[in-house]
Amino acid sequence: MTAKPLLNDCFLHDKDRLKHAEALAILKDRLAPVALSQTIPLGEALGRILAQDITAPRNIPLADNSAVDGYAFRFADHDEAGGFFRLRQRVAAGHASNEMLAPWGAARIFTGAVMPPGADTVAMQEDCETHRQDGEDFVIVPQGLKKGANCRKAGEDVAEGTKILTSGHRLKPQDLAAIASTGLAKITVYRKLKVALVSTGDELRRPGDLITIGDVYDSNHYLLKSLTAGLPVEIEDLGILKDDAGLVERTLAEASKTFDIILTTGGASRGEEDHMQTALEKLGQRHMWQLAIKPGRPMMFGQIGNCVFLGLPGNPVAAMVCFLLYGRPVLSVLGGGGFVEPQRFQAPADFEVPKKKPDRREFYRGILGIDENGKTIARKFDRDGSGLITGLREADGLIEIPEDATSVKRGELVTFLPFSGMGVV
Ligand SMILES: Nc1nc2c(c(=O)[nH]1)N[C@H]1C(S)=C(S)[C@@H](COP(=O)(O)OP(=O)(O)OC[C@H]3O[C@@H](n4cnc5c(N)ncnc54)[C@H](O)[C@@H]3O)O[C@H]1N2
Ligand code: MOO
Repeated sequence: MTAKPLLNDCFLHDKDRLKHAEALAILKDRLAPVALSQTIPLGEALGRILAQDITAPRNIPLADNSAVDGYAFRFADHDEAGGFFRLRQRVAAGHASNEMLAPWGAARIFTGAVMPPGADTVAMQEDCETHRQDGEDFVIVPQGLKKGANCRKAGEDVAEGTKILTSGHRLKPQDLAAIASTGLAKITVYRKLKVALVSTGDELRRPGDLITIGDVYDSNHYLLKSLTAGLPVEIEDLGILKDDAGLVERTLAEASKTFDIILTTGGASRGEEDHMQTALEKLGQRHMWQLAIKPGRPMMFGQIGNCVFLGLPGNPVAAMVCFLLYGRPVLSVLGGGGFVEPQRFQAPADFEVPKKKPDRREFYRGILGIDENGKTIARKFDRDGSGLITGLREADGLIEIPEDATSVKRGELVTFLPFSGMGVV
């Protein structure tokens, strides 16, 4: 009798698993936007992905205007007038003056008001003295101002014809401000992706339900729903799937007809109760599974018809790490936004890892600190278990240790991926 091949993946060497960079390359290669575009009011566009370029149709600001409350004058007059100007006009914001400034004349002006013709410089009111003589008002402007001081030039924010945003850009609050400043009330964006969210496992219960020994509350649903909250997606909760091959297959087949993407957690590994990969192989194509990373080894990506399938591991730490590294860019590409990479910076390690397995990339939960010299340092959450939500909660981001490293020494520079740079707020 020949021995059955071992299913336990611990016997597969990391050398034989797909590397992180290879996994990213597969995702980049196989994915394209699926979302069509729609026109919506600007006020509803936060977080949406632009499906048009935005070009300024006119100068912003439209005209030269004052940056302060004060007095506008012609710079060339200052020395001749000895800083002594006749007050000739009053210009408030929203009430432009067409009247040419008389020689040695000044205009009372307020912040944002258009410079009267002929004026090129503004003195702040706090620096000036006013004076009334023979029924006429004068202002005394001190020396030392440069020509053009306190005057904001037309187009200095954006010149007419400048492209300020490009199709594929995800809109931040300040982008909406910039689009509003061009006068556009409606814009074209990609429609939201339809995402099915599925938790799997006989042991799972929803918060509020009673539990008994062996049960686990479904944290991943809340984790993923929140991680996708700011993204342009419509999440539908398909609930908890029992570990039943037929049920898993039927649910995925049905969901693939209406959703752009099915996002699952759990059942991704090789146990007999892990049905995701068999269902995926039966219904569609698996493009990757089993990565040389920790946590997140059983991460799975494929498609069922035109529906993308992303199978995240069940352990909450692995689910979050895999979502941030792979799920977020996948959603971005499908939604028209291009492949988003995490922000990275280097910081000295305030920890030691005497021995790390080679051939796999590891992602520790990282906590930022400040050393005695005021420099940023990276600390590692001291326990590695993939079920420890505490580590995710305490962390500011992930520390990325490359495949070829076999240890981490204190003081060595390590790569830090802040959660804030991966959309976690
Ligand atoms: N023989 C092997 N065993 C395991 C392997 C392996 O390669 N060979 N991989 C391990 C790794 S690494 C991970 S990660 C886990 C992931 O496996 P699954 O995706 O199949 O996840 P489950 O077995 O369903 O669950 C794992 C763990 O996570 C808990 N869980 C699941 N879903 C949730 C949820 N929604 N909320 C909270 N917690 C959840 C579940 O109860 C289990 O404790 O497999 C290792 N085993
Ligand atoms: O790598 Mo699994 O993803 O650690 O627990």
